[in-house]
Amino acid sequence: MNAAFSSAAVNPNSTPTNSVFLPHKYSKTSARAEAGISVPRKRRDFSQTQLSVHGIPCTHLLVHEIVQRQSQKNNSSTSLDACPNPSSHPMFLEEAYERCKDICAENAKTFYLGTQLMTEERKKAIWAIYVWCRRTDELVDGPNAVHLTSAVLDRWEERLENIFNGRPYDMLDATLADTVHKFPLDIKPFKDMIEGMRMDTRKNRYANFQELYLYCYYVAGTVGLMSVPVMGIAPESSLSAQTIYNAALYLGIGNQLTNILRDVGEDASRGRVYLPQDELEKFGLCDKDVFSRKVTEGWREFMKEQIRRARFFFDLAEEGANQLHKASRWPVWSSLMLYRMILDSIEKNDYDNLTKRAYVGRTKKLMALPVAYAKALSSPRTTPPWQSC
Ligand SMILES: CC(C)=CCC/C(C)=C/CC/C(C)=C/CC/C(C)=C/[C@@H]1[C@@H](COP(=O)(O)OP(=O)(O)O)[C@]1(C)CC/C=C(\C)CC/C=C(\C)CCC=C(C)C
Ligand SMILES: [Mn+2]
Repeated sequence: MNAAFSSAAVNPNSTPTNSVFLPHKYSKTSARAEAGISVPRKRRDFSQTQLSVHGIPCTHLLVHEIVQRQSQKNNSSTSLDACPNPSSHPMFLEEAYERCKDICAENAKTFYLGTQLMTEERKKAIWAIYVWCRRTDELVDGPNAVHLTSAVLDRWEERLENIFNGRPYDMLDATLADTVHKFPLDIKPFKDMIEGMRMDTRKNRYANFQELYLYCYYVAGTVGLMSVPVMGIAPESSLSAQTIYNAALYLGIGNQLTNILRDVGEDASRGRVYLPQDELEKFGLCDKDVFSRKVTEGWREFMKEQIRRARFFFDLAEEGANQLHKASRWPVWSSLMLYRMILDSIEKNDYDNLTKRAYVGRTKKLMALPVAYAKALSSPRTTPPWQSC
């Protein structure tokens, strides 16, 4: 845990120069309190508002640093023609990207469908990132996870560095090497995801939401940070890049919190409880209640709070979705809406996520797609939310 905290991107001891933005619209006391999140009430300066959980500044994520490094890359004079990617034999790369496409299509149908409206270069890049994330997760959760040692993760990190230095190890790594060559991606979110996997191997209880949030940032918030440089920010957007990156990060957090709530029963059978221990206690619950799989009134009330918090993060993410490049908005809205529907499904199961797995049927999923599309059509806000009310 301490090693995890020492990461430069998530360092609670660093000066919170970045401030995680919370739109005024969401600063209603009830919503914040229910989500266990507080924001200084009188501050209206968007850039000064800091998110905190239970009074503790919860994200000292130096998203700011990542944004800066990525925009520097964006503005750099290196042109693709002037500096061809050394690992890129066109035929070889085409085949490798095809493989990424198949992996994405097989394992993440919604993400895959969402990429269909994106430009050729962007969709290939998202598939490459998807595959790298999936492979990273497989190290901890896949069939060979029993053989996982810290050396394996160290080696995976070394391979990542080689990818960023243009020296990929295999054909799938080559697609990511090509992607980081074409888009202004920073290595930090990728390294942080590996750190999240390390955390998962060392830790199976989370004392409070702050600890859980950190885990969610590592394994999912990072995906948002990796995706924005590929998806692109709308040229007409008037929000700061950092605000948009924060929204992307919140989508990852909301997704992961939802994953966790859906999988409570399944995780319990592996001896894992990804729920804040202090909040369980507040509802008179403990690990034993999770393992006994009895859905009591206390459990239902506890779950209501957890669901409310996940929805809160989706609401925050919504602010950023239409700030992305037009062609990238639909996949983001689709994933946001479909994940939200998992929360609805937990409610429909009367909060039984101990013996049942929340499921969203195919028809419901299909019906959400045109709605997501319509949402993606609206123009990005030109005035920040706190000025429009
Ligand atoms: C401004 C704004 C709102 C921008 C949007 C930015 C954006 C595209 C954010 C995407 C966020 C996202 C999809 C996060 C994924 C979170 C996730 C599901 C993480 C999973 C971690 C581990 O969980 P666990 O082990 O509990 O779960 P499993 O049982 O194993 O499923 C992950 C598995 C980590 C690995 C993540 C992936 C494999 C997904 C990577 C996805 C992409 C790169 C595609 C994102 C793009 C689209 C089209 C939405
Ligand atoms: Mn996993």
